[in-house]
Amino acid sequence: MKIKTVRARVFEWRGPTVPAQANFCSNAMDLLYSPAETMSSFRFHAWTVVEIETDSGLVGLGNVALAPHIAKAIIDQYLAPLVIGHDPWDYEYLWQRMYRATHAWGRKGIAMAAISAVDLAIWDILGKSVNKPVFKLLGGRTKEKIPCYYSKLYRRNLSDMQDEAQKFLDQGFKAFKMRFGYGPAHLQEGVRENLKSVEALREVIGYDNDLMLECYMGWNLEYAKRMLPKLERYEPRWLEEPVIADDIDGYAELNQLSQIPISGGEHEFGLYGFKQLLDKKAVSVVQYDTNRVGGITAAHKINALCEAYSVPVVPHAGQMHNYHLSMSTLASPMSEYFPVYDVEVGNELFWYLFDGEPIAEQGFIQLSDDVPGLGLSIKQEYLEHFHTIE
Ligand SMILES: O=C(O)[C@H](O)[C@H](O)[C@@H](O)CO
Ligand SMILES: [Mg+2]
Repeated sequence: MKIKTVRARVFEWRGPTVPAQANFCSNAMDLLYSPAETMSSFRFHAWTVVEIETDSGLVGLGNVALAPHIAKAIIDQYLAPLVIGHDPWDYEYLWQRMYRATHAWGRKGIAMAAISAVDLAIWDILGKSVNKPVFKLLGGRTKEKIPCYYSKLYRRNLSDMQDEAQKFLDQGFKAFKMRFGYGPAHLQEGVRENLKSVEALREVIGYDNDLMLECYMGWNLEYAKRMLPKLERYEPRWLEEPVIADDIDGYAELNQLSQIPISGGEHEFGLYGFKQLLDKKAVSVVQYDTNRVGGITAAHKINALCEAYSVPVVPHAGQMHNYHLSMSTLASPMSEYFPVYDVEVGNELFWYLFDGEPIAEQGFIQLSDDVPGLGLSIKQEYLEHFHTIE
């Protein structure tokens, strides 16, 4: 079997969206405080889908959400010529070919995200070619079903946040991730507001359910050090990405500082990136995303690394590509779950792009033993809402 064509298309959402709100989620732009800018950097309403076709007629599907237009250009100009004509079963060789050929300017960020999309499509082909789901090629089923945590709860009116939590508590979720809306630029008033949202959610979900706290890199080290002792009494399961992804020593310092586990890795790339995080004990929970980190070829290796370091993997994003990785390793106790929702941040777009994404039931995700490959196809229902760039 040989790869015949690689097609990368950008799907830009032109359908209805939920308007941006200030203080919705802290993020790295907050330190340059200007409300219009900070929220504009936080919406991503396009996605690149890669379809790889083989000479045997199989089509594999991959996707990348980070900077999708640039990812497409990298795939078209650099990656496609490196894989066309090759056997997809030589996936490690092909991965190294893409990684090493782009190394001078790639390694991390969008180049690795583009490699991830191609790698995902290759693994989809592998599964389809032997009529097995991808997780069966990685180690198979390690759990009956995957526990998942409800991930939304962006900062807004506290009683709306409470209603949202209650609704999904009633649906059987046992773990919830909320977003802080405030950071250093919002001074002491922002500290109070942040604590209020944690308190409001604990009121609803109690202390027998898990609460995860997301900063999305919107704090700095000094602010995080101030917040950690105040958060301890709320018993968070973890504090996520308190500082920018490059401040690995900052993560390590925070992770030693309190009982609260620090999580990260959503903006880290490749095997070496995670080795560094683990060597420095910078994170107690690893959150790579398979469509950023280097695809399944890289994520599978990182799972093994995390197993050896006894650090749990809870991948970023409740998307199918990550579920296959969580299902196939004991290193991953749980997955993230983005609920089906109107297009807001952009995280929701995959629900409009793909058929086959599993819907959580009673806080669990199930993968079928009988659906080959990754189990996704392009959804027809919403295509008219997308502007497509070939
Ligand atoms: O962990 C997450 O789910 C991410 O950080 C989200 O993708 C981002 O939207 C922040 O809420
Ligand atoms: Mg996150």
